[in-house]
Amino acid sequence: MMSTLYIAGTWQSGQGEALESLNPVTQHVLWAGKGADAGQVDAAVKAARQAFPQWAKQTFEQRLSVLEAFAASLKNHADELSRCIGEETGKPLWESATEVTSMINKVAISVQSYRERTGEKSGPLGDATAVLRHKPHGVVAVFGPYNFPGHLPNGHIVPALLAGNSVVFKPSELTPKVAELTVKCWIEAGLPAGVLNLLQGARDTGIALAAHTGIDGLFFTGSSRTGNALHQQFAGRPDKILALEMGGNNPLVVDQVEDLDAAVYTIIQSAFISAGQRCTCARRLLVPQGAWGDSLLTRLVEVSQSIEVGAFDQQPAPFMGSVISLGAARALMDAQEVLLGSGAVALLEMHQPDSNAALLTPGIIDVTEVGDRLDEELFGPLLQVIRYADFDAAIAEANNTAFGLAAGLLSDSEARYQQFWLESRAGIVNWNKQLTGAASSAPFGGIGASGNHRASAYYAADYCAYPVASLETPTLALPAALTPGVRMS
Ligand SMILES: NC(=O)c1ccc[n+]([C@@H]2O[C@H](COP(=O)([O-])OP(=O)(O)OC[C@H]3O[C@@H](n4cnc5c(N)ncnc54)[C@H](O)[C@@H]3O)[C@@H](O)[C@H]2O)c1
Ligand SMILES: O=CCC[C@H](NC(=O)CCC(=O)O)C(=O)O
Repeated sequence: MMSTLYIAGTWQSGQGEALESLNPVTQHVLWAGKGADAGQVDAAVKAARQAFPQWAKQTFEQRLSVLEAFAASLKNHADELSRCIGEETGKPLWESATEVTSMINKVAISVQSYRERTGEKSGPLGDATAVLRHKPHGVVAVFGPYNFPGHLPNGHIVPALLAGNSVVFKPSELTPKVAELTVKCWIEAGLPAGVLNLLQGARDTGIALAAHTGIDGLFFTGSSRTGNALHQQFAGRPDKILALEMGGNNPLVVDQVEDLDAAVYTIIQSAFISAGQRCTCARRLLVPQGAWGDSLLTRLVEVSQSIEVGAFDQQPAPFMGSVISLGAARALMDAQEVLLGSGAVALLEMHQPDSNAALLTPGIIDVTEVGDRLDEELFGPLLQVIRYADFDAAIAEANNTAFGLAAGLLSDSEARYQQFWLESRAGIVNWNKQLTGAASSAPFGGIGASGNHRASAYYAADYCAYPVASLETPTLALPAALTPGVRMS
C-alpha cells in the first residue's frame, strides 16, 4: 500500500477514500493512494500539538535556518517540482518554473514581513518598559487550492512555521503529488517530526480537519463556496483564527487608450494566463460602446485566436495549458452554452478540441444583453465582455459584484485612474498593468465575498501570530504617589 500521509515524522498509508491524480491532458494516472480517515486526522492534529511547544521555544534564528534549508532544498529539486506542477495542473513548464521560484522567494519575504509586522518593539513608558512581542497560535490547519498547489499553501505554511506554529496541511485532492514533493523538501530541510503533517484527502478529510477541536486556526485558499462553509463552521468560535483567501469576479475596465496593442496584450495576460485559473484573472472586460471599443475587440479576438494552447511540456511552449480536469473543462463549456442561450454573443467561442483532454481554447463572449447576469466566478479561459456608455457606468458595472478581489483600469488618464481608485471596491486595484501576477511583497486579499479581511502574502505574518503587549520592570516598587483612597501605612 502506498504511503501517502506524513504524520509525526512517519509516512503511512491512508485509511480513507481512494484518490487518484491524473494528467489533465493525457489522463495518465500520476499518483494514487488513499486519503486520511477521521482517526488519522486526529493523529495528525495530536502530532502537531505534541511538536508545538518545542518548535515554538526555538529561537527565531533556529527556525529560520530550517526555512532556509527548505528554500535550498526547493532549489535543488526545482526541475522535478516544476515538472510535477506542470504534469498535475496542466500549466506549461515555463509557468510552473515561476511557481517554484515564488515558493523559494517566499522564505526571504516572510522573514522581512515577520520582522516588520510582527517582530519585537520596545520603549520607555513611565517607570517601565513597554514591550510588544508576538506568539504563535499553536496548531494551524492549512488548506490549499489546485491552481497553485505549491505556491499558495506555501504562502501560509512558511510564515506559520516561521512564527512558531505547527501545521497540518490538507492539499487539494487534485494535486496530491505536488504536496508530497513539497513535504519531502521540508523533511530534507530537517524540520522536526510533527511540526508539519500532511493529510491527503478530499472534502470529507477537509471537513474532519476543519471540525477538529484541537486546531487553533485554519488558513484557507480556495473557492468562495468552501470558504463560506468554513466561515459558518467557525461561527461562534472567536477563539480560533480563520484566514480565508477566496475567488473573485474581477472587472478590467478599458478606457479609450492610445496603444491598442498594449491594451490587448494586457487583457490577454489578465484573462488567459494559467488558462484563466488564477483568482486574480479578469472575468469581466468593460469596453466603451462605439467604434474604438469595436476595434479593440476585433484586435483582441484576432490575437486571442493565435494563442498557443497545449500540453505542459509541448515544444515550442504554449501560452496556455489545460484546465485542471475533464470535469472542469465540461463545466466551463456548459457555462458558456448557458450564457449563449441567455443572449450572450460569441466573439470568439471557447472550444474543447478533444473531449478526452482538458484543453480549452480562449473564449470571449459579449454578455451585455444578458439580463440578470450571474455574479459567479467562471474559473477558466472565458472572458465576458460588457459594453458601457460612460466612465461612471463602467465603474458602477465594475462594482456590480459581491466579490472584491482585483479590479483594473487601462487608461491614459491619471484623473480617471484617481476616480477609479477611489470608487472601485477591491483589495487589488491596478492601473495599466495586468490583473494577474500580484507581488508577494504586497498584501494580497480581497473584500466582500473574496475574503474575511485577513490579507495574505506580505500580511500573512499578521494572522500567523498574536500580539502580546507587556509592561515590564525588573524591580517591583511602590509608585511615588499612591492613588486616592489607598493607605499603605
Ligand atoms: N484569493 C486567493 O488567494 C486565491 C488563490 C488561489 C485560488 N483561489 C480560489 O480557489 C478556487 C480554486 O481552488 P479549488 O477549486 O481547489 O478550491 P476548493 O474550495 O474546491 O478547495 C480548496 C480546499 O478546500 C478543500 N475543501 C473542499 N470542500 C471543503 C469543505 N466543505 N470543508 C473543508 N475543506 C473543503 C479542498 O479539498 C481543497 O483542499 C477558485 O475559486 C480561486 O479563485 C483564491
Ligand atoms: O490564483 C490566485 C493567486 C494568483 C497570484 N497571486 C499571488 O501569487 C499573490 C502573491 C502571494 O501570494 O505571494 C496572481 O496574482 O497571479
